[in-house]
Amino acid sequence: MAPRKQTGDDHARALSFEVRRVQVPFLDAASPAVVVLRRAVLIRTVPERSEAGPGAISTKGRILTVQTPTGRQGVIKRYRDKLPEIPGWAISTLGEGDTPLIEAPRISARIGARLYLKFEGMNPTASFKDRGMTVALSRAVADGNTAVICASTGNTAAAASAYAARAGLTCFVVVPAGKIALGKAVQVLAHGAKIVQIDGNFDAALKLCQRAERDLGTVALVNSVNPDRIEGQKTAAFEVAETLGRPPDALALPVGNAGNITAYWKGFKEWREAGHADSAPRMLGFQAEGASPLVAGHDFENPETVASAIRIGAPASKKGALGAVSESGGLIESVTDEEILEAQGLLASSEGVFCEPASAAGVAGLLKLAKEGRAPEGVVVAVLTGHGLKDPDVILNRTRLPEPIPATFDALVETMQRVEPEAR
Ligand SMILES: Cc1ncc(COP(=O)(O)O)c(C=O)c1O
Ligand SMILES: N[C@@H](CCOP(=O)(O)O)C(=O)O
Repeated sequence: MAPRKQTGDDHARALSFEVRRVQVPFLDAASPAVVVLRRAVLIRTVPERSEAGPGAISTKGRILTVQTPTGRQGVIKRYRDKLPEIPGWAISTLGEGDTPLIEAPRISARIGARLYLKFEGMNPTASFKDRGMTVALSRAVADGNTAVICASTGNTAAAASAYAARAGLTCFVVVPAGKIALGKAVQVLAHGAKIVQIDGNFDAALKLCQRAERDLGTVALVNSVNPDRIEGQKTAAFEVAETLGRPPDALALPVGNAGNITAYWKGFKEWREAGHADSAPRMLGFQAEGASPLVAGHDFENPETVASAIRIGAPASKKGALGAVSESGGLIESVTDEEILEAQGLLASSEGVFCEPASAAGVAGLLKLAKEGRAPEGVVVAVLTGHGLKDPDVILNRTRLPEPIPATFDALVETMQRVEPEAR
């Protein structure tokens, strides 16, 4: 029998690419066009089934799948059987999830446990919010919404803006005036969301947005009080358990509005209930001292911390967080701003991982527990929730670039020797 002619799909398979159909709205259904993908793999475009009938190209122009060598297909497709049903045409993804779990040998030595860092700064908008936002925005599209709204200390706003742009929806973000980190504000502006600054804190902004959803009825709220956000964010727990081959003994993370600790615990419980594991980690949540309502047992009217992302005085998912801690035999404690910045510096300088201040609260908490002889044992994961580049001011406030030197070799050597006398 004559050998079958090789197709683009065969080439893709040979290179271990996932073969998926790509729909390109600007191409005619009959076009024999090819799409050039990253790493020079060619895949034919084929019409995808749409509501308009089999073989027709969707006129909605929404289906833009993400193509990568492996994984990174987005959490909705990756964990389809563990997430709420969303029709394919409504999925708005940027290839979120599948973030690295990085071993941290130097901090492990200080803590006395084997520490891994789940670096959520590697998501498309550089924070864990993308996992939940893909589900919330896709659902908003499926439900026929044309606008979304959120309150934010910055990261939710950045993620909502990006996923709304992707989905073609209008996005309103309500933020405390002058209080969100520079990188996050820039993201919102770049994605073209409507930014509303209020003379009030995050908690006031969230109340306003909840009322907007309730009273206006035309705009979907995409904060973590929306259960779709929690569903998406729980996928990080699945990834941790899959990568390690089992759930860790403990998981440390920062706590602000408390959606993420709620989501991780839901994920680990579902993983165990599905029979993939027979254990679940102790959940160790850490709040910034000046914004630690769950530790103090009462809301904070004026929360204050250098970690602007977790400057929250009345966490919406208080019940979920306290449930996670008590059911898992974990704890929720506070760390000072100094401890947070020290942990941020240590992560960047000794492990090479640059996260934003709030993201370092989990590691700050582990270091504090170790100093007090209470560190968890075994395999421990610290979730680094967002990338350090989001908040450049925190670093620039502590250090600055040196004065320029003459552009000569002598000046270079002299400068190097001043820094490191051994340098030649
Ligand atoms: C970078 C970062 N880390 C941690 C948190 C806390 O997450 P959660 O509000 O889900 O507790 C947030 C947002 O609140 C955040 O933006
Ligand atoms: N840190 C958050 C606060 C809002 O949290 P959410 O998860 O309830 O949307 C932010 O980035 O705005």
